Amino acid sequence: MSLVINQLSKQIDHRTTLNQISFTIEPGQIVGVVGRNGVGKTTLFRTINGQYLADSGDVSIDGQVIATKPQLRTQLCFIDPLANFFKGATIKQIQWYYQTAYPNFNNAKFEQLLNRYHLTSKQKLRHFSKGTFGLFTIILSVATEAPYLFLDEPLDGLDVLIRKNILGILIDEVATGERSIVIASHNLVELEGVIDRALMLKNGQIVNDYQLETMRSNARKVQLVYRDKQIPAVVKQLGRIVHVSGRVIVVVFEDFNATVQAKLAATKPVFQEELPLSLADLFMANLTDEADFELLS
Ligand SMILES: Nc1ncnc2c1ncn2[C@@H]1O[C@H](COP(=O)(O)OP(=O)(O)OP(=O)(O)O)[C@@H](O)[C@H]1O
Repeated sequence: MSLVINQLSKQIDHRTTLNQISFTIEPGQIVGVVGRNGVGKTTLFRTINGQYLADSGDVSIDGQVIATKPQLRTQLCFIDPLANFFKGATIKQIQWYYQTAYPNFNNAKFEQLLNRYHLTSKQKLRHFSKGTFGLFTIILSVATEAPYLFLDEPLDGLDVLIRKNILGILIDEVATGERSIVIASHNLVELEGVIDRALMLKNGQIVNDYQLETMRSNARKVQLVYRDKQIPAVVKQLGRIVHVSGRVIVVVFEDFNATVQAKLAATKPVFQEELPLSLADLFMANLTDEADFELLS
């Protein structure tokens, strides 16, 4: 069962925010939708989930277009963090509402997670801190048992402990291979160790679709030391220099194959060592536009 976003377009205030966006989400994936502030991540989620009407294009599950089969909406869950209409409600009232909307709502899971994080059914959302609200949103989303969850900046501004709790819940949820989670974020680094795939949103389009496992297996981060301070031209051509300190340089090679290794050996470094590669390193090697570096901060 896959979710297909097909040529989705949306104008807001006569500005094209989404321009014929297409991608497919397979079960068991955690996918990051990454882009700078204001690029249209929330608009994309709202349009996929039906809060905004698409100007053109459609969203389908297993070939069935959701707009023509409203019952398919229960396969998707997006709790808009800016929607304030539940703020005066108690957890119990929200549970009742979601049970009605989602036929497979899992009360046992919902209550077990509430207990685990010391939340009680009489609490009102408006009394929650930002972090508790974030955690509650995740608990509610996973309890819907919708196969496709959309989370908008779920980790933004949260402390380390709450982040860890949220990530633990999300990773458990995809472990069965049946659910998929799509996370919007303006910060790639906070998605380290979480996402399997990253879609980069820019100028209304998905400009890159990265499979991180493939990227990781092809890329290498290498520390090199040369006799003099001159960096060989071939190193600059083949890799992206991420750090220079005296005669020590650190380079990320996006596609580190035998040819690259041979060309590197020919530069005769006095020292060469492979370093652990982070998500930020991978993207440093790929983000060609200086303006995109904000995504790593
Ligand atoms: N309901 C609306 N009314 C007017 N403008 C809107 C509305 N929704 C989105 N926009 C505009 O569309 C553009 C994309 O906004 P959106 O919130 O989708 O971006 P984003 O990538 O989620 O940003 P952020 O990372 O800051 O949350 C922005 O210019 C925003 O001002």
